[in-house]
Amino acid sequence: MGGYLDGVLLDQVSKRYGRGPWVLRDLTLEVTGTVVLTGANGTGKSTLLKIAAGVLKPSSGRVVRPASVGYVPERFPSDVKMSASSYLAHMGRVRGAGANDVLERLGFVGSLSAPMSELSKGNAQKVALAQAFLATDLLVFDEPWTGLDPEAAAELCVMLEGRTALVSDHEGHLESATRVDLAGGHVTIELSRVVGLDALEALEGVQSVLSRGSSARVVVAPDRSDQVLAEALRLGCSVRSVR
Ligand SMILES: Nc1ncnc2c1ncn2[C@@H]1O[C@H](COP(=O)(O)OP(=O)(O)OP(=O)(O)O)[C@@H](O)[C@H]1O
Repeated sequence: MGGYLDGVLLDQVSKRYGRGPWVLRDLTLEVTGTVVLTGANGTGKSTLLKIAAGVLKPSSGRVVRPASVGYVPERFPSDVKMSASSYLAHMGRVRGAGANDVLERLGFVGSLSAPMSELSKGNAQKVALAQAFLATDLLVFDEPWTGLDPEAAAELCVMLEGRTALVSDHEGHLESATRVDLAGGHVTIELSRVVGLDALEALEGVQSVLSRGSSARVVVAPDRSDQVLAEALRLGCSVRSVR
């Protein structure tokens, strides 16, 4: 279980709502650094982010996350009567952190003392971000650029640099981050007698590598699975299954 204190590990996570169709199926993903989630509407990005943040339980599978997780939901509740200053002071106490400069950096110009339900969409989003940035280990952001003006949007990109974060991003704000495309699906390759773990991790199309002893589970984009398999064999690994 160790080794994920700063990031999050989703291990064979599946999710369906009630008896509905499977939204996520056997998804394994390890987040260290910044990972951007992409995929068409309805492919399960928000569902995955809620599971990573711990606000939704998976139907099956395992999630290992650090203690301090900051979450920005797709829609910040619009009916909150509390003022932004009271809310952020409360969240600061919960987090054991002092006031932060996020609102200022994002150019918040709304009223700190009025009910948050009266804030503009963009200013409410800045409050949502301010509470989430109080977290120290992992950031889970669902379309965090929603409603932000261009200056704030650019500043948010800077603020995410060097953080461990799982972020959905329709508009391509974080061009250099690792991308995981939910619509594209994935292929899971189980290996034994694993050698050259670093070389496998570095291969194009590899989304995550979960190693246990001399075995490893490698999750790969479907269009790169043949190349990854060939490289694993070339390195001397044994392939136990591909699915
Ligand atoms: N609370 C819920 N109850 C039932 N079905 C749900 C619920 N939340 C999401 N779904 C279904 O799960 C699927 C994935 O939804 P989700 O919101 O995770 O997708 P998304 O990729 O974030 O979509 P978008 O890009 O439109 O925000 C959809 O078919 C949706 O209807």
